[in-house]
Amino acid sequence: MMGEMWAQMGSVIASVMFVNAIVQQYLPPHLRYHVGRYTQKLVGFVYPYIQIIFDEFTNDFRKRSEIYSAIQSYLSAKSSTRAKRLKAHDVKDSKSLVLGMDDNEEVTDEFQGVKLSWVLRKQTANQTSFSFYPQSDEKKHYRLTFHRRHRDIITRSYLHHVIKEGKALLVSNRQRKLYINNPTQDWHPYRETKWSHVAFEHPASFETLAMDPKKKEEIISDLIKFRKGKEYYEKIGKPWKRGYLLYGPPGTGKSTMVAAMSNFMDYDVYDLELTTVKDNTDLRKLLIDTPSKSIIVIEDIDCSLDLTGQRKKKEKDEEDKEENKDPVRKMRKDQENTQSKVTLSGLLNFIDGIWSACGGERLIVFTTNYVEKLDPALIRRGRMDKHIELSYCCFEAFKVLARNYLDLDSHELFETIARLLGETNMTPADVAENLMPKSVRQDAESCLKNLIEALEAAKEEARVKAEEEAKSKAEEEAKLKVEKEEKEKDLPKVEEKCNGKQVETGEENRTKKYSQRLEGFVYPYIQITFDEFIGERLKRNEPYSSIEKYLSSKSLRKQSA
Ligand SMILES: Nc1ncnc2c1ncn2[C@@H]1O[C@H](COP(=O)(O)OP(=O)(O)OP(=O)(O)O)[C@@H](O)[C@H]1O
Ligand SMILES: [Mg+2]
Repeated sequence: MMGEMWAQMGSVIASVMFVNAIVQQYLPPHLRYHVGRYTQKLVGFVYPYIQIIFDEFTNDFRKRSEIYSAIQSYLSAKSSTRAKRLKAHDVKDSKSLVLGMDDNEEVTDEFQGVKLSWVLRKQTANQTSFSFYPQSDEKKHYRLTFHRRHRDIITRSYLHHVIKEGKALLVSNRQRKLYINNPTQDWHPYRETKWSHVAFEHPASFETLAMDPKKKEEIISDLIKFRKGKEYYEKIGKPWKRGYLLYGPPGTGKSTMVAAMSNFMDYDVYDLELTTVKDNTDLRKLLIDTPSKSIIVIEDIDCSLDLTGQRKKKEKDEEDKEENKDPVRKMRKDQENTQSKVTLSGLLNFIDGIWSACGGERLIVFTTNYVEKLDPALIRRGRMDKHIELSYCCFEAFKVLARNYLDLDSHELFETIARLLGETNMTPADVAENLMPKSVRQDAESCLKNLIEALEAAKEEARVKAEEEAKSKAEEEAKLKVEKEEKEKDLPKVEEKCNGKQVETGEENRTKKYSQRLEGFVYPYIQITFDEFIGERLKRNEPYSSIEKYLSSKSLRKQSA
């Protein structure tokens, strides 16, 4: 009986669909609308189910829908026991597999006695042209189907329950990831291609980070305050984000600290490589594509932008000339130039423009070896809220490294090391390298002795270097002094002053003298000029008046004669 009934219903639906298709094709548009409405009513009468679609991407920026991700993780828990065709997703810590439903697979669920079904649908648009991305026009969505009499339960309670559980599962199953932005030219409009990722597996932590314990505590409490600060940031009207500037010489632990921050906060790391971002618009798109609970890192920021906000042109003029000879190199450079239009103002907007608030709960970290080279606008408080200097290894930092590398809390050689660390500069990277046993037989004491030797060598090297520098400085100064004296001997001093201004000295004076001599030779006359007025107050010159009188009397005599 039941089977017959379903068969009949199926044929009715098929007929309605067929008629609808004919109507859509041949009826004028205004009639089509009415026919469509009645067809839907009719279908609703024989097919009392409601469907809700959840698309993978929600908007023009191709941002992955968080609801879609929550549903995915909720259903992956259900599908591992109920679906027949499964897909293995990320592997968390290489220990457990996360299983999800395969494309076009159906999973049923039950909530407060209501039965419903989920299907993962994949649509692939027909490819009309050749593409390097054969899968690029894929669109996925989850389709939820339930009886219309359960509409209230589903829309009011069930969906809320799915999203809440899904999000909780997302957090517990999450394998933290390290992202890197793809070069802009590799982006595709219909795919998530802006960032690529690998599993984040850096083991650094604040316990293993060698630095002044007070400073470390300060950073940890700052991070904790940030993590709990949602309401606080809302209250003060600021986007929930914080900027850290890590600066210091190479090998002092800047990158290690980023990894420690990520492990401490349980945030993903987005390593932003500015040189492959075409322009400010693409920079903004990358920002929009980063979710909350993430750390956006720009390493060596001083190498990415110069002080005026334009990209550094490392190539010199000679190199330009060479490129003109080599067409392939020139082409590559041209391509690079078209990619490098991110400006300082674009970066400033990225950090704290209106768009920076999208997503919330994000840390932005810059690292640099040369903090003094950075534009003050880039690192002012509010943009880079906390400036952290990572410096050469101090004794406290050494103790952390000794504990990490040698399981030592104290030793009689510590005193010598403390003294030497105070007398010379050595990065934690170098200290760590010296402390690391080079063979299974090497014991802690010999590692400490290694370090002492290295510190003494570094101290000696620094002394020799300082001496050489002082010597070359003294030589340079002596050379300059001799040059100056020779110049002074050679060139006459400032000769005279006229109205408080210096006139003609040295070389200028000599040239003039020769030209005057030459002039005197071919033109043996002397001229004296008497100006009518002197100075700025335009007072008449007395000699001029006398000469005028004298000459006028002369000319009168001449006339009368
Ligand atoms: N403060 C530190 N604590 C523990 N290990 C450190 C520290 N600083 C450096 N190291 C060790 O030295 C190595 C290099 O450190 P890291 O890459 O963090 O330096 P950096 O400051 O980022 O250098 P660069 O400026 O060249 O990028 C790391 O692998 C780490 O093991
Ligand atoms: Mg680094």
